[in-house]
Amino acid sequence: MTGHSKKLSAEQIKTLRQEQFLNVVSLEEAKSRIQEAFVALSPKVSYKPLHQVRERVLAEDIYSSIDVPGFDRSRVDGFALRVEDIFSAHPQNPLCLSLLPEIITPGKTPEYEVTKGTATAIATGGMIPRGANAVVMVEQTDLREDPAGDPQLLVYQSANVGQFISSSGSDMSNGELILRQGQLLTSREIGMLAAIGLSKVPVWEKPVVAVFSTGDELVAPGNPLPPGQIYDSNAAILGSAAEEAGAEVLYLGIAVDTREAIKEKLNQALDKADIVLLSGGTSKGAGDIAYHCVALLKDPGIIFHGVALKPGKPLCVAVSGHKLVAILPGFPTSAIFTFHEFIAPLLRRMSFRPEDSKNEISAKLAITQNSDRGRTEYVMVSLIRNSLEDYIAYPIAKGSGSVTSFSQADGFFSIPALTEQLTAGTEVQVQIIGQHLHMPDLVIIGSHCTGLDYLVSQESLSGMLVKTFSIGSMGGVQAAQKEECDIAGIHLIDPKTGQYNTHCVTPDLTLIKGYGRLQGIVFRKDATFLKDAKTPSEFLEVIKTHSLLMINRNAGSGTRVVIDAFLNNFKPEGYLHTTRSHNAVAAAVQQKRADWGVTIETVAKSYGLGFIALRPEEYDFLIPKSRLHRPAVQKFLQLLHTPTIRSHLKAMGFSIIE
Ligand SMILES: Nc1nc2c(c(=O)[nH]1)N[C@H]1C(S)=C(S)[C@@H](COP(=O)(O)OP(=O)(O)OC[C@H]3O[C@@H](n4cnc5c(N)ncnc54)[C@H](O)[C@@H]3O)O[C@H]1N2
Ligand code: MOO
Repeated sequence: MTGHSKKLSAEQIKTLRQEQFLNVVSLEEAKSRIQEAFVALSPKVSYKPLHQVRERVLAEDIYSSIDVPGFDRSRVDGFALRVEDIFSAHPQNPLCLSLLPEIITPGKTPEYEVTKGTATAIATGGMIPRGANAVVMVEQTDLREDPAGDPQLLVYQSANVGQFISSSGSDMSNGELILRQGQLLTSREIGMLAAIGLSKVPVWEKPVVAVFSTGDELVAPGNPLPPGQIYDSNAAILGSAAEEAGAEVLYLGIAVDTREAIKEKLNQALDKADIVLLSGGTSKGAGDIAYHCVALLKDPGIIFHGVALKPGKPLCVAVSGHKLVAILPGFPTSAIFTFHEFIAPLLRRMSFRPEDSKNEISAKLAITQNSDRGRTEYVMVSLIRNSLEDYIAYPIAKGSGSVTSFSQADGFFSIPALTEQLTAGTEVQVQIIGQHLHMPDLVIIGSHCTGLDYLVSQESLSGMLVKTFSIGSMGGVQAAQKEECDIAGIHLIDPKTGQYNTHCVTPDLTLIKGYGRLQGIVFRKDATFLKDAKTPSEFLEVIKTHSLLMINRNAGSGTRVVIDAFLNNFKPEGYLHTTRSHNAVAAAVQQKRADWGVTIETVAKSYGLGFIALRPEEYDFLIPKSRLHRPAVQKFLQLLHTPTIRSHLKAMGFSIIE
């Protein structure tokens, strides 16, 4: 990386000069401009075959043009007769009727009228013959022959008029309104439409949405992933979300970052779709070409570019004739958040689906949250309940670049543009994402561990909904003290006694022993200088002499305590660069972004890294006594002590204290 011989070209320097967002609009202004454009996007009615209308919205009221059933019919297998002929029938006094010479099966028109003293055999669904006013079940009758050999019916029970007869039009009658326009068609409604004989159904045409992603770094899922590339997750999430909002989606793949490629896809999309959604390349930086291509659209072209909100600032929306084009930010959370704020309501209106209900709840902020001045910030949160049943909102601090911060959030709250900080404990209004809030059976807060991940997957298999927050051991201890979690996974050494975790126990908290794991230094096996060091102190010498770059862990994590003890006040290069998980440390070293770091042995192995043990440590579970009795906690403890699970943990490289 040193001694650069290459220089940036004049062209590269030109693209580096970033254009600024000149006219950033407010959220309300952006929405109202889209609303105006919506008028141009007029929905159409089409008549679709019955088997193609599920999940579509009915465009007209539907009246029945026939009676259903269209004739009086029998609800049972038995005999059609006149109640007046069997008034006094009972088991000790069966009455005798003569049988008419036909059997009425469904689809057959009766030939004989039922007159005084007669009856006709009839099957379920058969048409009631003229003259009959009831049906008796075959079980209440018997057959015998009269002296002349003709069949006679013995009836053992009297009947009421209309017994076992479905009368014509009793289900749906001619002229009756059976379904209203706007109805979302499911199998139930489709059954009704079939029953009145409709083969073509008037439904609203689904708005057609074309989706594509832009970026040289993108690879479609299913293909190998070269270094520095990422999988295209935006197209899948945006396409599925558009389908959920009622659209028909055309997936157009990935366009590389050239004007030609993006223009070609854009034209293809405009040709076939009502709405075009592309993502990436909108923030006006080097390589952000999508915006330049959309800027060429006319009639009227871009209606805004830049909204004062986070995530989502670079959102760009254009209208071209009757089509709408939106460039959503490349960051997955920004893309899906802006989709839900701006595009989903539009699609729902265009496909006549109900608005998403605005389900809000009050929650207390778990940790202090800082915010940039100048734009409204939406913070994704995961919700839990403390022992007082108050909702507690834990911000998902993974940023807009993550896929999971939106996908795993229960909801979000907003921080006004002029507020720079909300302190822990502040009451916030959380808007719930989706229709329902699913509260977990088990909440685990604390230090990240792959052994814990395995235990959680086993708990989930048993049908429990588990939420985990990896915020470090100290965060776990605090959450357990505040009774905001069921279990805190911790590995904290008491500097006074050298013992693990026992100093965190209070009268309200119980400590359950977990397993042992080995913390150590990781490095690439082929790294010059490092590969010959065999002990921590030899390793420290090498770091000092060759100024090798480290990757550190976040303050508050148990691993950071181990690192600081190892370094003993020495601050090597990279000390300020922290990351939040064992895997992130291993990945940084493997990818040569750092030369060494500290992580657990199991992770070092899975990344194929060299490892020098620093210290065995104990990873245990701190549990508020008030929560110990909960079924999900009991289940967790049972799993922890199950022999097969313990063997699996051992095979993963953890030591089990028997
Ligand atoms: N100097 C500035 N830099 C940035 C600004 C700014 O105002 N000044 N805005 C930031 C904000 S806010 C956002 S949001 C991002 C969005 O930028 P773009 O829309 O131009 O997106 P890209 O640069 O193309 O990509 C950003 C990021 O997302 C990844 N990405 C892109 N497409 C996909 C996809 N289909 N699936 C998964 N991930 C995707 C891409 O690799 C980048 O990591 O800009 C900030 N920068
Ligand atoms: O607005 Mo960007 O969308 O902050 O992440």
